[in-house]
Amino acid sequence: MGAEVVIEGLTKSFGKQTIWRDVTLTLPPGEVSAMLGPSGTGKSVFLKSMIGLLKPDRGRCVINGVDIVTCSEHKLYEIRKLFGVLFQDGALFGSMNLYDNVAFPLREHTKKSETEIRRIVLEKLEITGLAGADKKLPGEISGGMRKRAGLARALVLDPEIILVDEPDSGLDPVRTTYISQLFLDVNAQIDATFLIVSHNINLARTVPDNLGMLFRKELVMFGPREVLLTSDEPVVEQFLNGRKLGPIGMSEEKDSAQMAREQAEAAAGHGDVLNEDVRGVVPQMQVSPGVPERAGAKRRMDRVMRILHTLPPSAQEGIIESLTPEQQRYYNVRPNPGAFHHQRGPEDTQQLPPVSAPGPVPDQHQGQLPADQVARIPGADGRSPRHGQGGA
Ligand SMILES: Nc1ncnc2c1ncn2[C@@H]1O[C@H](COP(=O)(O)OP(=O)(O)OP(=O)(O)O)[C@@H](O)[C@H]1O
Repeated sequence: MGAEVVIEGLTKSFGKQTIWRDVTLTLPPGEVSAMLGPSGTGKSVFLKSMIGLLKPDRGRCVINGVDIVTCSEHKLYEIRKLFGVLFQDGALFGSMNLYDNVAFPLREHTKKSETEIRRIVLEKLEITGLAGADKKLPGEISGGMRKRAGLARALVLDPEIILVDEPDSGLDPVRTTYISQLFLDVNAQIDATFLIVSHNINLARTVPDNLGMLFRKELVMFGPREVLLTSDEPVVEQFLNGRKLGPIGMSEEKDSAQMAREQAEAAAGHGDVLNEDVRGVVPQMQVSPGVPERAGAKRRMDRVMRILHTLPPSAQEGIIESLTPEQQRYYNVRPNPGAFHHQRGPEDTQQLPPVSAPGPVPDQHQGQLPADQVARIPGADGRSPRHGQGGA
């Protein structure tokens, strides 16, 4: 299973410019999470801080018990081996063919024989749909193939955490869907923890298990996908609908005069052309036929059902409605618009760790759930139902 990443109070500035402050969230092991945010909000800086390429000013980023913000260079070097990183353009060496690009980390960081390296490289090229392209130079292949080659290279050291920076940049929507499918299929095969940084609304709505958003130097929210997809937080709603109307402007922040002007224009019929509200929980992309079920998705479902009572009512409804009837019976929940009924029976008590009684539902789920709720996933007992289409 992939590693858990626990981030607490992380803050990063360049000189006097604060990029983001007090970011607190947990990437659950083996789940796929995505971080959204308008351009320039510091998503790439966040990824670089997670692997220690940039040093945060304060806060913690704990992986396998090591805080990479304060650990020694030696420890950081060891922790970095857990990461596979897919940069926007694949970051391939232009003068090396794909085989040598993918083999590079193995030659640099391991003492494996060329025979063993060949086996691994060809396997990763196969997984990423590049079998037979090993002799090609990066300049001879499409942008989508370059990204897949970058992913193949990110996989060779058996990473526990995979970071992906804007996978859709330079790709058409169809190729973006293909690479997204590849992430889920790879996640199913190696159970690594994924964090994808993107502005792509379609990817955000259909691919990750968990979604977060950075805006105005803060983490607006982080939590199960259903929380952001049903949120009425203005910045989240505006972003997921790609609207002009809302707090996000041409530059990072809008002033109140511009907001008022745009609201008046919208009232006069000069608003966004595409103003259909796409709020709601759409089915999540599933793994390709023949690929094993995602262990991370199964663990996530147990985890989300344990914290269900802490989520906003609209997210609770979205989650329950996306369960199959079999799953609803298993978790002892039933769809009932406007109300939440989670009747925990003795059977549940044996399967799941004790949780506090349902209390007041917070307005926002800000990724600050107690770590024991977010992170401790119950072991598979072999009794869970299979995931249906769109399962939580
Ligand atoms: N090494 C650096 N030194 C100084 N400022 C930097 C450095 N790296 C990034 N920044 C600044 O940090 C801010 C956030 O940049 P970043 O690239 O992380 O944004 P982003 O959210 O990934 O944007 P985009 O979606 O457009 O890629 C920008 O203002 C950028 O100029």
